[in-house]
Amino acid sequence: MSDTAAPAPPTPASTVAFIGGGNMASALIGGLLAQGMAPAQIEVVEPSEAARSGLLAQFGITAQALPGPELRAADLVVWAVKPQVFREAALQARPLTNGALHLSVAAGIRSSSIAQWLGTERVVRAMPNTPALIGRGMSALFARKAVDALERKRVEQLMAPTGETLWIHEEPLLDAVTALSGSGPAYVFYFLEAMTRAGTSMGLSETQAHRLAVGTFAGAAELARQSDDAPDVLRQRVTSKGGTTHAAIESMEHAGVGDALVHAIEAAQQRARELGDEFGT
Ligand SMILES: NC(=O)C1=CN([C@@H]2O[C@H](COP(=O)(O)OP(=O)(O)OC[C@H]3O[C@@H](n4cnc5c(N)ncnc54)[C@H](OP(=O)(O)O)[C@@H]3O)[C@@H](O)[C@H]2O)C=CC1
Ligand SMILES: O=C(O)[C@@H]1CCC=N1
Repeated sequence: MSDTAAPAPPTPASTVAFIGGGNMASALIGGLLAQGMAPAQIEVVEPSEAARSGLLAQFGITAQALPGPELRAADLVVWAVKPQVFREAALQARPLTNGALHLSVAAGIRSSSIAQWLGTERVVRAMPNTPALIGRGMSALFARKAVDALERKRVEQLMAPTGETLWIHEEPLLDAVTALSGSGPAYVFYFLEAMTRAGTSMGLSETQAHRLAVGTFAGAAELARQSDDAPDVLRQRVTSKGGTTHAAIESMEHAGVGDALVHAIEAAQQRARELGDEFGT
């Protein structure tokens, strides 16, 4: 990997193309527009008419139903399609994306498959999560060897408005990232649902329970982020001897909640591997 590129800071892509214009593409597009990119510099291929209308209404972007010659202008192509359709979409767009740097957010699909389908080694994979929509995402990035330092910067720049990024150097770990932080918001929402349900069953209104649960999650997560202490230490500070928290933690330990969560995340990792096997080359 060389750092000998031009001293000037990296410039934004002249045109960025998105293949797939759903949830993840929208999060990234919102960030690019916030960075000052013009809607005319963003091409989107999106077969769903409803999604195309949404992109026009939300961002002023006219998406195309099929890949066309407009893609040739893109020097960065973002692949935001489901793993199941990636291969087909790649083979369709390949003749139009020669020379571009490629960034995939698809779960499981390995960069070797992508490189083979697109006929280029200039492939980066990202695993973002949905808080990217509000600039609070957590993404991991992995680049194939042929991707140079300037191209890595380009990807970092694209991802920057979505939140934090972290490079990893062993691609298989992206499946762990997918299981932990890619799917992770769903685990948090699952806990929020259960906490809200508990609140209403104890007599609080839905609104009160939701507000208390969300405020607690947000505050505790921020405390964990800012604190030098590990989560178990922070937890012990909440847990008075013979008190209420102790009763709750004992109950969760007895029910195997922590172990169940670990197994669940391992199941997600396994599914990411399977997606790579089933839908990769
Ligand atoms: N959602 C999440 O939390 C995360 C998702 N990801 C990854 O991001 C990728 C996209 O997920 P997400 O945005 O949630 O999915 P969405 O379903 O919201 O978006 C994918 C879009 O791609 C469209 N599409 C289907 N076939 C093609 C094609 N051949 N060419 C162009 N577009 C096509 C779909 O249309 P239609 O609906 O008509 O099929 C759909 O609108 C996935 O690979 C997923 O693994 C990664 C991290 C987190
Ligand atoms: O559920 C999925 O497969 C995608 C990948 C990570 C989050 N959503």
